[in-house]
Amino acid sequence: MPHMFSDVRAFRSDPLKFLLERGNASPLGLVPLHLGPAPVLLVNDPDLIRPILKAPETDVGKGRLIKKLSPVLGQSSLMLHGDEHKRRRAVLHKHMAKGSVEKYLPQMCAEIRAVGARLARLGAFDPHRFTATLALRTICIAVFGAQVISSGDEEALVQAVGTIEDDLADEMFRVLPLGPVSWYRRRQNRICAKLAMSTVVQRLRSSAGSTSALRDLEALGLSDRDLHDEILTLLLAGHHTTGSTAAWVLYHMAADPALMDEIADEAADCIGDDGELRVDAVRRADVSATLVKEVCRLYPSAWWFSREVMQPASIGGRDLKVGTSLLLCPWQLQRDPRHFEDPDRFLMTRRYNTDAYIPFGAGPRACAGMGVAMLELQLLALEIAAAYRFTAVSPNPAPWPKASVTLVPPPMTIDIEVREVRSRIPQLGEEAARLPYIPSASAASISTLQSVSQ
Ligand code: HEM
Repeated sequence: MPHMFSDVRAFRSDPLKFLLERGNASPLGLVPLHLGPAPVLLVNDPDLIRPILKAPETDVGKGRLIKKLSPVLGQSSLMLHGDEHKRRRAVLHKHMAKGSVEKYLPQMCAEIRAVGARLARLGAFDPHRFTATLALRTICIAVFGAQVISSGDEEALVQAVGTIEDDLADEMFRVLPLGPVSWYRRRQNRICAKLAMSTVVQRLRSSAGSTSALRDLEALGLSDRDLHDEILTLLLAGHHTTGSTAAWVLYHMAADPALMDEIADEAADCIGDDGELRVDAVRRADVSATLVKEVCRLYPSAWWFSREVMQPASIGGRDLKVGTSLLLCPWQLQRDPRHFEDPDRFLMTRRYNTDAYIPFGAGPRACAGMGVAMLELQLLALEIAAAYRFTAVSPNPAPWPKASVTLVPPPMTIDIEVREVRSRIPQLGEEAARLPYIPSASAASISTLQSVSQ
């Protein structure tokens, strides 16, 4: 009979390996994990996912874990429930759902091109060093409107969000309470970081677009504090999640040059007469969309999340006590051979219409920023493949991710060179074949030209 802590050592030494092995080796259902006095069950049966995630929050709620985060995140849509949660979600949905966020496509592309220019100048780069900041800037576009954050404010935000993320990571995995000195130091750091972030947000507020998400959040009558907590939550929820996934997107293009060429062709087909990607064509761009879906399957950056039983319930044939934690682990489900054949292989021919595929969760608490993230990742693939070629990648084969709050890519290096103009790009004559492909005459493109010619 295993004792209540018998899985702690294996879990702590390699949680990804532990959850994968335990979930894949157990019959489908609720798998008991012995991680402490409170009962924890890993949900490895896709048929139980939706009943759990769609249950009323009074029966199965976010529970203890989310309460741990409230000193950091305050009263934001991640923490709230009931009518106030619905009001906030409605605003986020209006601005961040797939169809709505497309209005920012030109700005998102310009941000990506600016990153591409920097990478080309370096010649070789570690993707995660650039993609996390790109994700932060994209969220600013989605929240404040088309305006671009200054580099000084960006740096301040990156530092502040980084401090709070470290704090959150420690809070989530902490078993024993902090000592008084560490607790005090932690609190002071957090206060400073939140203050720095509030200063930047206040500045961005004064110039945010009149139809931006920020204006609609203001119209809900939130206090400054609640509004800033809401924005901090969006920055935290979307920063390393999208940033890590974006690094894997670049990695898999680098590991498969034929795929990258195919996406370059797809990008050429999506470009309008003005040299910009066209929204309607991007919606039909299957290769880049499939790349993003497959990367989200192999490396679901929110690799686990949980629920807690709030009322005695019967789920999966078991009677569950109040306080039981249900662990939902996209990392395990999406690498279980019962749901995906040859699950560790990167394959572009899969189908994702199964309840075992939940990189963005499901039900009323599914990711509010999925539209932003999916569009950003697809545009990243299209814009970068259109303008550049990756000539080498290491390590290869793909390394094992590191388990933190998100699934962090380990250090990797990609060599990059400018791609020559491809024949399918409209309006460019023969003589253009000697030039790198520049998608549009925006400031970012000009900086691409300048940097590659230096
Ligand atoms: C690849 C990138 C992303 C992944 C994999 C991801 C994944 C997830 C998952 C699995 C959840 C549900 C957690 C649960 O049910 O407990 C979630 C919730 C959430 N995500 Fe994301 N996310 C990503 C990007 C973003 C972005 C870009 C934003 C904001 C701009 C965002 C904002 C949120 C918010 C606000 C919630 C809470 C929703 C609620 O409780 O109503 N996420 N995310």
